[in-house]
Amino acid sequence: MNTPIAIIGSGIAGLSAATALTAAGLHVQLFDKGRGSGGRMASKRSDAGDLDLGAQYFTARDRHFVEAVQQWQANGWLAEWKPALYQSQGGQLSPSPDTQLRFVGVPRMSALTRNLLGELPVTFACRITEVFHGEQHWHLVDADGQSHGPFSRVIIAIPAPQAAALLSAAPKLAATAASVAMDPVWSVALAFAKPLATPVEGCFVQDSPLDWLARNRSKPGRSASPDTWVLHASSAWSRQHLDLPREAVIEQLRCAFAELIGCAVPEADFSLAHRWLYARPAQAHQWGALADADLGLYACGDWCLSGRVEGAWLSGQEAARRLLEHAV
Ligand SMILES: Cc1cc2nc3c(=O)[nH]c(=O)nc-3n(C[C@H](O)[C@H](O)[C@H](O)COP(=O)(O)OP(=O)(O)OC[C@H]3O[C@@H](n4cnc5c(N)ncnc54)[C@H](O)[C@@H]3O)c2cc1C
Ligand SMILES: NC(=O)C1=CC=CN([C@@H]2O[C@H](COP(=O)(O)OP(=O)(O)OC[C@H]3O[C@@H](n4cnc5c(N)ncnc54)[C@H](O)[C@@H]3O)[C@@H](O)[C@H]2O)C1
Repeated sequence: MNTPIAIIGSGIAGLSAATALTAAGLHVQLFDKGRGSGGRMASKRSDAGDLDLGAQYFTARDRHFVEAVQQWQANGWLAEWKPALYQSQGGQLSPSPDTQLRFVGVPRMSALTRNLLGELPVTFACRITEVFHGEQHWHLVDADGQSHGPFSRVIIAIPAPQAAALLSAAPKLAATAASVAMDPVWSVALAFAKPLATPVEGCFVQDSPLDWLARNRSKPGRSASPDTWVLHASSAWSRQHLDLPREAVIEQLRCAFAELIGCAVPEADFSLAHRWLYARPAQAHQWGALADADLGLYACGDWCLSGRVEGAWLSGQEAARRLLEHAV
């Protein structure tokens, strides 16, 4: 087991597996096509400050995840977010407080995955296109045709449709991953130099192109100015408008926001749109992780459990557990 384990994807699932395997004394090597870690928990640096365009917050229900969250909170990587919560139904905005604990990375969502990554070896800007087994070991090929390896095992921790393409060495796992539908989400950020005159800090939305909106400055550790909002379109709207130009997406979602927020919404001083093609699995599963332990090939991610941060972390733990179980 001196030969390292390759982990493709440095989102929360890949990092969960990486930290568990490292804690067990194994060597890992991470690869990510992005320029940084975090995947759908990444935050974008912009002229309006850091923006959480993907995961907005997360909850913790599983006992093991609760323990991990408590540790991360003690490390100062996370804080509780207590927004003034609203809901909008049929165009009616109303307060919707609850007692649910919600957490965010501080000072930005990506702080959690950056801290979990720590000094672990990672190769960024490296899109893996092929995973194959040679005579003895696993090898990876990236989009530039460069080979990486040898590796004793491979964990694929990327969204299901992308994972399916890398799982050809294990056709059953590939077929399972290919059966998972993932829904898209358009995410828009709007920043206003003058704060909007509303008490809303987070809102669950129905009967609108939007399904969620959040006020960035209500999250701990964020700067108060400008007044930046993140809007998420529903998956249905996002699918219907998948190829709409970014400017049109921004304008349509800005109008939907202005209609429901109940105060004057001027032209934004800054705006951007990001399309998440594989934002969330269309339904939850109970797989934990996918494994062909004899081959040494594993797959994990939110799509193996629930389409949430908690599900992704638990899936990474399960992939590591199954690998370790077979390694001893
Ligand atoms: C808009 C949006 C809002 C959300 N809101 C919430 C929320 O409020 N609460 C919540 O709990 N969850 C939320 N989620 C879901 C949550 O973000 C995900 O469940 C979780 O982050 C998934 O983690 P993951 O590690 O499984 O996958 P990802 O985060 O997608 O990580 C996969 C990584 O693999 C990399 N990768 C992909 N293909 C390759 C390849 N071929 N080679 C190399 N690297 C590759 C990617 O760059 C990425 O970094 C939201 C998601 C989105 C998109
Ligand atoms: N937009 C996307 O692409 C998403 C992809 C994946 C998950 N997404 C959202 O994440 C949150 C997290 O879900 P959760 O951890 O179960 O959180 P929750 O706060 O318990 O919300 C779940 C669901 O319940 C409804 N709801 C909860 N609290 C309230 C409230 N006070 N008032 C009204 N409605 C409430 C609401 O429908 C929540 O969605 C979750 O939002 C996923 O949609 C986004």
